[in-house]
Amino acid sequence: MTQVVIATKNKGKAKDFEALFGPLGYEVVTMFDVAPDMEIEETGITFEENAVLKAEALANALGTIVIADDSGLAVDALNGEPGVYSARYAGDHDDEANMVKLLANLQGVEDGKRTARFCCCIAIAGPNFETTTVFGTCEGEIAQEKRGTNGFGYDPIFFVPSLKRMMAELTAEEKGAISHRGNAIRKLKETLPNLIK
Ligand SMILES: O=P(O)(O)OP(=O)(O)OP(=O)(O)OC[C@H]1O[C@@H](n2cnc3c(O)ncnc32)[C@H](O)[C@@H]1O
Ligand SMILES: [Mg+2]
Repeated sequence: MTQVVIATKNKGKAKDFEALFGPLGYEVVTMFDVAPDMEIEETGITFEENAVLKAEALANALGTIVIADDSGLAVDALNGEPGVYSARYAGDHDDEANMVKLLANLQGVEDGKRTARFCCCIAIAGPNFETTTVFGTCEGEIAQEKRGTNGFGYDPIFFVPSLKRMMAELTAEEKGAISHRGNAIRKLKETLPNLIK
């Protein structure tokens, strides 16, 4: 089995990647396995900048090919917020507090006007290799309240109209089939067919 190294310290994100890469025959390795003490500051102002920054930092440290994902939720009624700052929306990286803040900021916004999308930029970097980025999105609506216990982050308040279920009510495999992360990985396979098989 070949390993794929992901520059992440988010266990939920790592699970998403396991569901996507497992069927392709890859074992997912994260920073918890290869660089637990390394902190990468996300100083970029776009998903792409941060994805590149994370992939290149870990690739340089390890001397191997590394994938990173910078992602977030863009809510139309909030002019695209929380966007790149999704992880830190309520201050600390606290999924629960982030959802509470988002629901509060959307109070009074009626159904039909609560459209949003998850965005994901994946960067792949490594020695003797030009850093490459791909994007994926997933359209949905912010529900009035939380439902479901799967996934991570904003999944319990993200309604997927095509499946009539919350993202947090999907298995990791079901989520991967429609998610921003899954769509980005499918683009990555198309873009670099010799690297990701
Ligand atoms: O940087 P790493 O270590 O990978 O982990 P992170 O959680 O900080 O990841 P990001 O910087 O990319 O921030 C993404 C945030 O956007 C949200 N998010 C991204 N993808 C999501 C998904 O599939 N489901 C729910 N929320 C998601 C969630 O709040 C994440 O913390
Ligand atoms: Mg982060």
